[in-house]
Amino acid sequence: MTATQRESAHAKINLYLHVTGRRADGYHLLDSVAVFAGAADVLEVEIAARQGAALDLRIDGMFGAGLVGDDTTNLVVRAASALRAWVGADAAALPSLDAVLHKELPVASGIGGGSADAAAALRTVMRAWNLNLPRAELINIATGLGADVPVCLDQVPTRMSGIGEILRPAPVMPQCGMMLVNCGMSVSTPAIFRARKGGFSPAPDLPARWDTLSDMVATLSGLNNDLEEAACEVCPTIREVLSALRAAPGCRFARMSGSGATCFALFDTPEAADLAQDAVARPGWWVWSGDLYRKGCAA
Ligand SMILES: C[C@](O)(CO)[C@H](O)COP(=O)(O)OP(=O)(O)OC[C@H]1O[C@@H](n2ccc(N)nc2=O)[C@H](O)[C@@H]1O
Ligand SMILES: Nc1ncnc2c1ncn2[C@@H]1O[C@H](COP(=O)(O)OP(=O)(O)OP(=O)(O)O)[C@@H](O)[C@H]1O
Repeated sequence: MTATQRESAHAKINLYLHVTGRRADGYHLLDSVAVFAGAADVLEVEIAARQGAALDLRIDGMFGAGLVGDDTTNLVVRAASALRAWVGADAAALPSLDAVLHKELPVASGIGGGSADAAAALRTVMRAWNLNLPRAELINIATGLGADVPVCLDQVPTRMSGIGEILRPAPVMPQCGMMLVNCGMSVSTPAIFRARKGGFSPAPDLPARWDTLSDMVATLSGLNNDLEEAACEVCPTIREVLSALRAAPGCRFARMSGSGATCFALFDTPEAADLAQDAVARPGWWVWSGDLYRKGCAA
């Protein structure tokens, strides 16, 4: 690897999210279909002329101000550290890396931006250091960084279970457009899991494919995001976002993603989603429209 490596880290959208149980350590067992939107952060990584396997991170972009690059809690830095630990003593001979994160996705917003960054860092750093981790080891390291990191490694529609580490193919996706709206309030994932009331939901049977958006909407209408009610209690503006999306021309379906506050809406086409932007936009709201990220997806 010589030139700058550029990886896009796409927004993860939970089309539904059922909390199916709870582990002894407090983590929740989930069943969800995650898809990826065109909206993305971008991570650039370059090999530096120094050894020691350190990663120096600079951050810019629309949402970069809320994050500090030299913070060892940044998930990009933590991903590189986890790989360095996996290599062990030999890591001292590996080159250090200079990275820039263009942060375009809202932080702590239910679309896994930090998780997508961590997964992008794992992909790029493995290439830079020529590491061939067995898949099970990689999933293990990813899960240690966050429950959403494993699904972000491949960025294809995926059925997630366990706490997020068990990955299977999702139903084949139909053509559609998507809108994402965030009201500008950060929502803490652990706080929403804690605030959740009610029991557990079963994992549904899903078809192998959704040929049309109507097929997909029919399935999704019978399922839930089990974190939506708790998130709306903590951040009532989510209800306003959902109402605005459902009232938008051409909207076929709307729901909150992950632990919130970002909500998504489905449209017949990306163009239909683009056309509805003006009807949804409010001061201070982040609005994105376009297609699903479909790289690597089977037709
Ligand atoms: C809600 C989802 O976005 C759905 O995709 C994810 O499960 C959240 O994944 P994440 O943000 O990567 O979560 P982590 O950083 O691993 O966990 C943050 C906190 O959320 C809670 N948490 C998270 C995932 C999970 N399956 N059960 C949990 O109870 C735990 O309190 C945990 O300490
Ligand atoms: N590179 C990063 N980008 C965003 N957040 C980061 C990053 N590194 C660390 N974090 C921290 O991780 C936390 C979760 O961020 P993230 O944006 O992934 O949340 P989220 O969208 O709610 O994720 P999820 O949908 O997985 O719950 C934030 O509190 C943030 O401070």
